[in-house]
Amino acid sequence: MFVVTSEEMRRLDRLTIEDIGIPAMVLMENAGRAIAQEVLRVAAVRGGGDGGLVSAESDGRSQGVEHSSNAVDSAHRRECWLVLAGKGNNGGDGFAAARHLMEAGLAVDVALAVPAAELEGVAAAQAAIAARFGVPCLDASASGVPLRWERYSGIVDALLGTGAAGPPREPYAALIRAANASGLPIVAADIPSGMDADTGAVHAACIRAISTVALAFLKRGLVQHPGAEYAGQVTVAPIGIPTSLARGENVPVRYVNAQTAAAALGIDPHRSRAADTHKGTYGHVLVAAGSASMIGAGLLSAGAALRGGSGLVSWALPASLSPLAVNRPPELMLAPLAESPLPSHHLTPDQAAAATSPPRSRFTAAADSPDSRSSAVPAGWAAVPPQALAGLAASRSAMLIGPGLGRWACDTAWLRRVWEETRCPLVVDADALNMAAEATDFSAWKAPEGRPTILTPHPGEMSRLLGIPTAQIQQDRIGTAIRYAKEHGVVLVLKGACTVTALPDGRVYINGTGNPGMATGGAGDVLAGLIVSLLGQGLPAGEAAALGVYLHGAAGDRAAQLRPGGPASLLAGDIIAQL
Ligand SMILES: NC(=O)C1=CN([C@@H]2O[C@H](COP(=O)(O)OP(=O)(O)OC[C@H]3O[C@@H](n4cnc5c(N)ncnc54)[C@H](OP(=O)(O)O)[C@@H]3O)[C@@H](O)[C@H]2O)[C@H](O)CC1
Ligand SMILES: [K+]
Repeated sequence: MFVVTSEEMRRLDRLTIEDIGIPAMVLMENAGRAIAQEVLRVAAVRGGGDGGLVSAESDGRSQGVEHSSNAVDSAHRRECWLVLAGKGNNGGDGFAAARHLMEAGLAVDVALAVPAAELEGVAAAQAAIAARFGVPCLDASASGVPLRWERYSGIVDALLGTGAAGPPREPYAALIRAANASGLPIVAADIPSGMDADTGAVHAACIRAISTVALAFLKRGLVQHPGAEYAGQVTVAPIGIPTSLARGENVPVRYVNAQTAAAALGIDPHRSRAADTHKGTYGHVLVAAGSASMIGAGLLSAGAALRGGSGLVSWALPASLSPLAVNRPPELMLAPLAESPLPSHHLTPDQAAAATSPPRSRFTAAADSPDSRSSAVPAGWAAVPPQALAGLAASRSAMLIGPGLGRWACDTAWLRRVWEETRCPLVVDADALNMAAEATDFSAWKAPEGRPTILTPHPGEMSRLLGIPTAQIQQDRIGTAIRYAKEHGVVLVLKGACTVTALPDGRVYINGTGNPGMATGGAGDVLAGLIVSLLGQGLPAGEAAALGVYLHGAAGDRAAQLRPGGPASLLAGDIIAQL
């Protein structure tokens, strides 16, 4: 399923009308019908399944202003909807929806935010048709028009769509505030008015819908927070614009959920297996994770890699920490790495000198293991030569580095050698990302030619990588991820609600699975383990990352449903159990 910007939508709209020859009126007619159908669905749910239809005797007309007849009052006691219409084509959709609702037997009023004379083109044509059908149209262009909100059963928001720019002006803003305050269910046409269609940012006045009918394609703002929350339940209505057009125009962003995963990713999300295969078919991955105080991170990521379907999983760990891995699953192999008594044998002389002084730190990160930065005698990861780890990875199908690794003096230089010498596909997560973030020259680090590399930061780690505040990243997650992936030639998985997976070639997958219960320690380790498993099974890096994110969210959703305590009681281990 494609996800478009306003600009892309306008282009597809124009191509459909001008090149394919479907008139704009037809598109708007289809839009209006789809919106009306959603209203009928909402009314049916609220009204206990009768579709919210008024009696056959009713003429379905209403007038939600000060005057009304007894007959109309009785209709109001059933379903009576108010359509808020703006000046543009979003408003035109509203007029078409109002007519279809009246045809279905509901009582309907349209409140128009501009004087009717200001309507143009197809919107004006739809308004004229609605008027001939007898749809009452109230002039709400002056602030303070006394709309009697209590008379209505629900509201259609057709004020602003993809043509909106900046915060809603008056009287739009007042209508939005009053609609929200009414407590009535709101069905939004295309996007909630007041939401930025491209980023999902919301203005002070923004419709809070229970559902949104996205016309033709999802808009980016509908799959980014906070817009996704304001939109409520989103359905995509085909209105005549062919999907192939989006493909032909190389729309880069796709939405991945249970319905769309196979088509969006171009692979079987169930990972069906051919009968004549063996464990060698499914890769041998290396997981470099865990330290004395965070041994669980290693267990979780390696455990997820096993459930992800890898033929073999080896857990690389400093040899002195091996006893801590005694409770690992029996299927998990251990790859103990010898620790060197020489602290800086792997470093250049400059780096070795720096090892005795504290590292530059813009942002703090955990340093609570025996291999911590302050320890005089190196042990744990600090004493493992990076080239030994890279050498071990050479015979593996993919490596994950980072979960629970801890921090130590000169760890950034340590990671740089791992980064530059690891030839197999690489997943970089957690502490390894924080090490990279402290490099002043990270973009100059040279990965072996053609190595697929996946970075999996949460917004805090992304903030450290970019040196900008987390809030700025959250304001445009898709744009941030696209830019980073292109600039650094990596697959970037920006975690969070609606996780964004951006590929260096510009393609993007937005994830539609998962729940807030997954915001729990260790869930990221599970994701990283799952992604490296899929990468090691030979999937292209972008698809491995996006499928991992999708499967991780789907497992989290199943786990949350099974927990008697619901999502809040979810543990990372519960996610592995559902993989
Ligand atoms: N997807 C499709 O192919 C179809 C989409 N349809 C619907 O059309 C809208 C987009 O329609 P458009 O006319 O481009 O835009 P809007 O309806 O959003 O309205 C834009 C006008 O509103 C005014 N405006 C802009 N920003 C603001 C604001 N912040 N506050 C108040 N008013 C604003 C502006 O007019 P001005 O002259 O006042 O500046 C704009 O002209 C799309 O979302 C779908 O719902 C069609 O159904 C056809 C197919
Ligand atoms: K709208």
